[in-house]
Amino acid sequence: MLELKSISYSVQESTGELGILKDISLTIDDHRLVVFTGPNGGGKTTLAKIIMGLATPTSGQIFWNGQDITSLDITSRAKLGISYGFQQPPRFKGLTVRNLLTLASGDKALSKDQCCQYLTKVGLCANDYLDREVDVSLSGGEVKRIEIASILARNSQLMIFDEPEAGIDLWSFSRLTETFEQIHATGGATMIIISHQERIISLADEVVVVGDGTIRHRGSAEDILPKILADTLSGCPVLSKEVQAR
Ligand SMILES: Nc1ncnc2c1ncn2[C@@H]1O[C@H](COP(=O)(O)OP(=O)(O)OP(=O)(O)O)[C@@H](O)[C@H]1O
Repeated sequence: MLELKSISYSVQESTGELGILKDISLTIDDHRLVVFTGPNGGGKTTLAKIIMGLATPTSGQIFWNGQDITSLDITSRAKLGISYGFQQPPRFKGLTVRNLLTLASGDKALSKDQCCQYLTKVGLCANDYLDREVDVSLSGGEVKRIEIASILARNSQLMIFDEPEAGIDLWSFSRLTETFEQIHATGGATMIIISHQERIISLADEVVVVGDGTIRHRGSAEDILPKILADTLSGCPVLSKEVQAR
């Protein structure tokens, strides 16, 4: 179980302190699929980075399976079974896709078949990619899918995906959503997926709308989708009037 207790995060700007996350408390039970969504700049990625240990909260505590992990670094959290897929994944010159999957799985003897299984889950063919380097020669969508495959290979207890849909074509996106559904249906990892995609939001047990550094709404996809729409319209008076006039 993941517990966030009164998490705040602020940065020092020339004009003073800027609050990015404001007193966020949230509990996520095991095997749940939770989607963080909300407006750009609302604080979703910052919250995910705080869970992974890539950013340190200004105040508040994070508990993972009852253990206070607030002061643990990213490596220690990875060892405890937490993994994170970046919105814009890093590239690793000199490292092949097979090397990356082998490292991620922790199994030095990871077979081609196993690599193929992970790559298929993200819509890639092992024959085309296993010996490619994870460098700038890969497209944005390819590197994104390879990173997601490496998270699947890690087989973590908590998987955090930051906008997995970004830059991914429709066919691969469809394969990816099936993969998330499968992991969820088989009681696999707890998943936090940051997404703006209705299809992914609809898979969630719980949707958390993060806006302006706070949790604006929480609930089922059914309950939350109309609220998102209302929020969107209220931000644009012209559009609201037009819609009301229909
Ligand atoms: N180190 C920092 N210094 C200044 N501002 C920051 C810093 N880190 C984050 N921010 C700001 O905090 C806000 C939240 O950023 P964050 O990336 O968490 O948003 P997000 O909800 O993930 O957005 P998006 O949907 O666009 O990915 C943004 O306005 C961002 O510019």
